[in-house]
Amino acid sequence: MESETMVCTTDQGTEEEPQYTHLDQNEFSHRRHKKQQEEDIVICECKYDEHDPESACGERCLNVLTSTECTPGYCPCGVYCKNQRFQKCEYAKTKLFKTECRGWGLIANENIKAGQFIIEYCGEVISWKEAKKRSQAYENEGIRDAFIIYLNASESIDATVKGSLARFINHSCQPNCETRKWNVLGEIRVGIFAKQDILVGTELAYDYNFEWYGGVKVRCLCGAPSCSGFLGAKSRGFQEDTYLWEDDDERYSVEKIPLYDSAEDEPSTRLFKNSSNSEFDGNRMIINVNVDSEHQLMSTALVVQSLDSDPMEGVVMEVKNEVSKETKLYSQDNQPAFLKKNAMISRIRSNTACRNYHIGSGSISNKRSKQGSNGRLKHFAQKQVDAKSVALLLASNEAQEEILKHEETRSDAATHLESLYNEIRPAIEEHERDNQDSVATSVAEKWIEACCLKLKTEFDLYSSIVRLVACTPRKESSQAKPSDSNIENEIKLLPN
Ligand SMILES: C[S@@+](CC[C@H](N)C(=O)[O-])C[C@H]1O[C@@H](n2cnc3c(N)ncnc32)[C@H](O)[C@@H]1O
Repeated sequence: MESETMVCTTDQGTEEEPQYTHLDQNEFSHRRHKKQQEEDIVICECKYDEHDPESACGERCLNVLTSTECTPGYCPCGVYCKNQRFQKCEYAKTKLFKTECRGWGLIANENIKAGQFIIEYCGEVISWKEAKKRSQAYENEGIRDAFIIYLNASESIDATVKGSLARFINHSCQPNCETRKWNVLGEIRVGIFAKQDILVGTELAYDYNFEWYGGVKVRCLCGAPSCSGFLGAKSRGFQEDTYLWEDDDERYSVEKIPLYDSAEDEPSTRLFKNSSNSEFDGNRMIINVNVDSEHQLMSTALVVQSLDSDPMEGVVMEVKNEVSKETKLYSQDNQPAFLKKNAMISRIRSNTACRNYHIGSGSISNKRSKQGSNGRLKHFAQKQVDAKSVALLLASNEAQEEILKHEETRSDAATHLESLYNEIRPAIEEHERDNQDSVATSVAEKWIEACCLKLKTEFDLYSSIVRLVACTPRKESSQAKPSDSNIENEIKLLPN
């Protein structure tokens, strides 16, 4: 995206540079930097040939193909190895500039080639719990642009206070850059790469791929012809909220969407009056930044390898070379927090589905599964048989007991599953939408076991009902107790 396409481009004013501590590499506050074990080092098969510049770990290098940097001292190309770009900080020349309405931005200070590594997104590597805490604190402090990037299921990079220049790169719906994850000496690191040739003086931008979950809607000022209008406009949460849920198919008019314009200090209150308070009830806006990539990471050393499954809306999750995704969270606290400044958390992920971070109270999964916009309940097609009513229809005591026994077992299994859910709720909600792929394996196994058990008990109950209803005499209607009179020989269906 050329800078000319921006609605607001540059302001070459003399405003003071932003305050932050510059980092050239990630800082680890909650754990030690991993030390690569010798058995984890992958040695490529490249051979340096002075007549072929690509020979020393170019595009065909096995490590490059798996987005893994070569380990110094082990690469057969020695000092000629070109696959240590993160380690050697081989950044493109960039320059900080002040945009008119999107705060600071970064421009190319030299021509950059498509695919070129531009800069690493550095910051403090923190646990997701710490990320949650910090995001809340930033929000309370009125820090508007807090950048916490999702690194993997358990860690994030926070560049709010300390970071590299990458923290200043703005979002565009038609980006000229993308983020990719690389395995560097056993640690996953995030880089910004050029998606296309970029001319000197052009603003750098990548698609944050915001995922919206509620609260204020932030107007996107990227100015691209294909701009989706709002940060997160393409996300499921935003679309579900913007369309009426199911009774009809009217769109909310755009006038009803409360706006937050990043050019303004405070969110606009103009439209707030039109919207229901429920939009600001502590829900937060969660923003994903999708990171395009070329190939899937294949190295066994990569933690992101297992996270490459489900596609997310608006993002084609092709198997690509370097894998990453960013998530941003723009949060809005409880009333009257709408008037507060807002914190945004951005997270970078692997090339996987939309495992979004939910920071806030309550279960998004529950909220989202049960109700759409306006708090209306979604009607579920799935029903359960009312086993007790069925049992009462049957003449035989044994048949009744059998059904009631199965029903009890089913109910126990359901209760057990529910209590397990509470145990793993934080991990699930971190990733939203009942996505459990980042839950610890042992917990996931317990969960799967409990799900299977519940399904089995349901199967046993229903098969028993079918068999008994088909083969056992029914009670005469005169035999039915008064309290059974409403049964009227029907199998009742209960809402699930
Ligand atoms: C990762 S920061 C980018 C650097 C930021 N502009 C600064 O001054 O520090 C993200 C923030 O920049 C602003 N921003 C980035 N891209 C934007 C866009 N396309 N439209 C509106 N605001 C944007 C938003 O306020 C967002 O919180």
